Amino acid sequence: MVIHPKVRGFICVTAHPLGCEKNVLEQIGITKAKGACGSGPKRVLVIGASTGYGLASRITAAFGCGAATLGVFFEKPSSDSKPGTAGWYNSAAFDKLAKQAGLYSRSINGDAFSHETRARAIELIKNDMGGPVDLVIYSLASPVRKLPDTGELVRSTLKTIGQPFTASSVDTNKDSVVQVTVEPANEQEIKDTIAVMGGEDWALWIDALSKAGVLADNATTVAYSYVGTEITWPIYWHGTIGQAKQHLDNTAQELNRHYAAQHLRAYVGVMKSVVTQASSAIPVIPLYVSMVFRIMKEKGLHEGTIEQANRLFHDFLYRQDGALPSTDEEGRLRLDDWELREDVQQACKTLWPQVSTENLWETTDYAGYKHEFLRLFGFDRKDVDYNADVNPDASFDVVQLS
Ligand SMILES: NC(=O)c1ccc[n+]([C@@H]2O[C@H](COP(=O)([O-])OP(=O)(O)OC[C@H]3O[C@@H](n4cnc5c(N)ncnc54)[C@H](O)[C@@H]3O)[C@@H](O)[C@H]2O)c1
Repeated sequence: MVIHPKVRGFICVTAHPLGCEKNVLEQIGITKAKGACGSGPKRVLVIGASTGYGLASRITAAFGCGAATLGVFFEKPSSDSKPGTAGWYNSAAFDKLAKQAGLYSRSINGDAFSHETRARAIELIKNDMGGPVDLVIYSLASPVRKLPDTGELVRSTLKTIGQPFTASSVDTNKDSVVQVTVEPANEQEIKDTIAVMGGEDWALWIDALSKAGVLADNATTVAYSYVGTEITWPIYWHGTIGQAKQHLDNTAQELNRHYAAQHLRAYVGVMKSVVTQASSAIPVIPLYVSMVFRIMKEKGLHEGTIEQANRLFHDFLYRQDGALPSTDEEGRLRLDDWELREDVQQACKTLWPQVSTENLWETTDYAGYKHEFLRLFGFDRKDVDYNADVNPDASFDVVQLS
């Protein structure tokens, strides 16, 4: 099959197996160059392990700390007519490369919100992994959740709360700056977004792992969050998704209280803005990312998911000096510290009102944004011949759930 990008709105519906493998190899290279982390985790469960922050965390745990990893994700293999998803190819590549390096790697492709997936993960940890997990990374980004007890489908929305909000955004199909208005959510939409992207499912995972005796004493768990800046607050932190992320903050505190006797450390990791499948779907964010990338690159502060994951492990969770990580007053790990630096944000605020369709490519790193977007799907790499025939079938050691 010859595979080219087919972009539809904010998603690319094709992915390239070789390009995805090279992306994973590149992330492994960056991780190895950082050297080993302090006394890192031994057995790691990553929920949402196939793309974005979850994949970077899995790579860092395995190739930076030598940890055994169990990855959970929801991806599609190829069919006769269609290539698989990027997350499928990333996971196939990770599994192959981890096993080649002598690292334990198992994966589950299924709905992480379901009790069945939790039960299979527990079974694998109990019977196959060789001991309880000492790190659980929660990195799901999903627009929908099937409630595990009732089967009800609940959808999250990206809306404001209270007032409509109009702001500049980029139409990535037309490469033009447009004004978008985001409407306020009703009470049900707020509640549903919290149910999908809040901390309830994270807590269900921790409860199930603990009850099954597969969560180590002194374990750490991190769920990823985003706070962002005043520019994006009306749509993000002060909107429906922000409510869900605040629920995640409360969940971390509850988990710390509830599992104090087992010395669990539950953190919310507030990460920086990066290009992922999830962030491309949020109005305003792609334009903000294009702008902040340019400023952070100019200041030598640029990071992608893999640099953030490495910094999380090296400078926060598993420091060489063995010290506990520094947190903000709410106990969160602030990996967005460089992005929120006063000089970076001041430059953003000055630039933001000036960006237009005419100057988009000059004033921002929109080219970098577009490049990274295509890279998510294994495209736009100089070392891949996209006109060559490639085998779309990447089978690997994965537990396939319905
Ligand atoms: N992208 C950003 O700029 C950014 C910034 C800060 C924090 N975060 C947070 O990081 C977390 C991960 O986001 P991302 O941007 O890496 O997203 P992503 O889209 O790259 O990854 C989402 C992951 O979740 C998995 N997934 C989705 N639904 C699932 C389901 N039902 N069952 C099993 N797996 C499922 C996918 O397979 C994938 O592995 C989110 O909590 C997000 O809010 C993202």
